[in-house]
Amino acid sequence: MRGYILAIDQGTTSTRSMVFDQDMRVVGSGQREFPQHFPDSGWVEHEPEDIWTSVTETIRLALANAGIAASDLAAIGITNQRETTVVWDKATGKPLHRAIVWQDRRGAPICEALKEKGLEPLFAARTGLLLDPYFAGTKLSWLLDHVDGLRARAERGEVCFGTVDSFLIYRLTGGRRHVTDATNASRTLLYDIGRNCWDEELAGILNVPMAMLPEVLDCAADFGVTDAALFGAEVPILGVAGDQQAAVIGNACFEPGMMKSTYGTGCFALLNTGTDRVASTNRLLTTIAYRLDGVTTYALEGSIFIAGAAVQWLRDEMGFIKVASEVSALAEAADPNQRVYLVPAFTGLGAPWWDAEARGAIFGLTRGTGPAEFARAALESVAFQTLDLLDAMQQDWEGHDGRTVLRVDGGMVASNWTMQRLADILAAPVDRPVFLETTILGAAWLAASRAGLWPDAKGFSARWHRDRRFEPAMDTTERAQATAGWRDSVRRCLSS
Ligand SMILES: Nc1ncnc2c1ncn2[C@@H]1O[C@H](COP(=O)(O)OP(=O)(O)O)[C@@H](O)[C@H]1O
Ligand SMILES: O=P(O)(O)OC[C@H](O)CO
Repeated sequence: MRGYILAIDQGTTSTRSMVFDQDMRVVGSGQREFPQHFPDSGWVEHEPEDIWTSVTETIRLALANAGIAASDLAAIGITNQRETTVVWDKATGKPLHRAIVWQDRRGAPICEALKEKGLEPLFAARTGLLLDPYFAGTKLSWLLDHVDGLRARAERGEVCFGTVDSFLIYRLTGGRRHVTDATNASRTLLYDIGRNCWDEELAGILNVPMAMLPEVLDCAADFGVTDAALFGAEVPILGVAGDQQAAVIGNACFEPGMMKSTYGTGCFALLNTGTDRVASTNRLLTTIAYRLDGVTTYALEGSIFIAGAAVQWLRDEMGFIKVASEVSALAEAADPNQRVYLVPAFTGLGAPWWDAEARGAIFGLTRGTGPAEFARAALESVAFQTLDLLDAMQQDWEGHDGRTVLRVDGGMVASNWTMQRLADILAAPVDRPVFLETTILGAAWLAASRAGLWPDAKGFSARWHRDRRFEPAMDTTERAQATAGWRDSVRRCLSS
C-alpha cells in the first residue's frame, strides 16, 4: 500500500531525507553533509552534483532505514535552502557553473548600480524584496555576465535557471519538468508576488532571458513523477516550499499573527499576515508564506545571517567550546556584573539593517572578561537581533509582531538557556514544539495533504504539541538597560 511520504530537506550544509508513515511518524531517515566552496572573499558555492548525490543517497538511506521500497511511497515533498542559484543545460541536465549560495555577496556591485538608478522602490513594490545580493536575481545576472556563452544559449532556450528545488525536480523527473513553487520564486527578485507571475520588466532590467525561468506552481501541486530508473518506482512529487516557509507550515503557523523563528546557521523569522500583503517601512521583506489552491498567504520576514553560526565561531575560531551543546553551561557561568555585547556582523548585517559592509565587534571588555562572557554575549546577540525584527514588525503591521504566538525551531533551540534569554529580551513567551524537525515536516505535509493522506491545515494544527513554554522573567529595568546597550553597540558597527 502506498501510504508513506518521503520528504527531502536540502539545506545549506547538509541534506536530510525522512520517511513518514500515515500517522505522521518518522520511520526512517538519512543525512549527508557536502563540501562548501569559498573561491573568493564573500563568495560561497556548492557543486550541484554534490547536492544531487547527497539527495539520492539520503533517499536510499531513508528508504532502507524505514525498511520500505519506493513503490510504498505515496508522494515526495521537497524543501530547500532558498535563493541559491543553479543554471543547467536543458538537454543534458548538466550544471553549467557551481551553484551560487544565498550567503554569497558577489552581486553587491550589481545591487549598488541598480540602487543608484533609483530602482529599489520598483523591485520592492513588485517582489517584496530589497536590492541585496542575498537574492537569486543578481546571482543569475552575474552568471549570465561571466559564464562564456551562457546568455546567448539562454536566449536560444537551451539553458534552465532554478533554485535548488527546481534543479532537483528536473533531475528527479529525468528532465521532464522545469518547475518551481511560488515561495521559491518569491526569492528571486524576478517574481511579482501580487500578480503571481514572472515580471518581464524586472527580468529585462536584470538582463535575464525569460526562456530560462521555470514554470511556477502552488506549493501543493503536481510537480512531476520521479524517473523509475532512479529508485525502482515512479513516485509523484506533490509538495515544494523554501525551507523557511516549510517551517511556517511545519510549525502550524497558519493563522495571521502567528510567527515562527528558526535558529539554525542564521535566523529567519516569518510572521503570517494572511492574504494581506503588508509592505514594510522598516526594511523587512514581504514574501510568500505559501500558495495553496491558488490562494497566496503572505508573510513579513526578518532574515538574520548569523545565529547558530556564532556558536560555531566560538567553537571553531575561538576554541572556547568543543561542541555546540557546551555553550549554554559556559554562558550560564558568565559574570552577571559584566555587560558584554557581541554584534555578529561577520558577513554584514541582515534585517532590519541590510548593511553588507558592517563587520562584527565586541563591546564592554574588561580585565575579567573571558570565554563565559563571550558565550553569553553570542547567545544574547541572537535574542537581541530577534527583538529588532519584532519591533520592526510591530511598526509595520498595526501592532502585530508575533509576540502573541512565537514558535521556534532549528538546532539552537536545544539550548534552554538561549530560549529563556529570548523570552526575557522579547518580554514575550516562546513556544518550543515537541517535534523539532518542522522544516521537513512542512514539506511532508504539503505532499501528504495533496495525496489526501494527512489531515488538512486545521487537523494538522491540532497535532502540533508544545514541548515547553519559556516565560519572560527578566526585570523591566534590566531589560531596558540591556537593550539600550545592544542598540548602542549595533550603531557603532554600522558602516555609515
Ligand atoms: N545545544 C546547542 N546550543 C546552541 N546552539 C546549538 C546547539 N546545537 C546546535 N546549535 C547550533 O545550531 C546550528 C545548527 O542548526 P540547524 O538547524 O541544523 O542549522 P542549518 O539548517 O542552518 O544547517 C549550528 O550553527 C549550531 O552551532
Ligand atoms: O539551509 P538553511 O537552513 O541554513 O536555510 C537557508 C535559508 O533558506 C536562506 O534563505
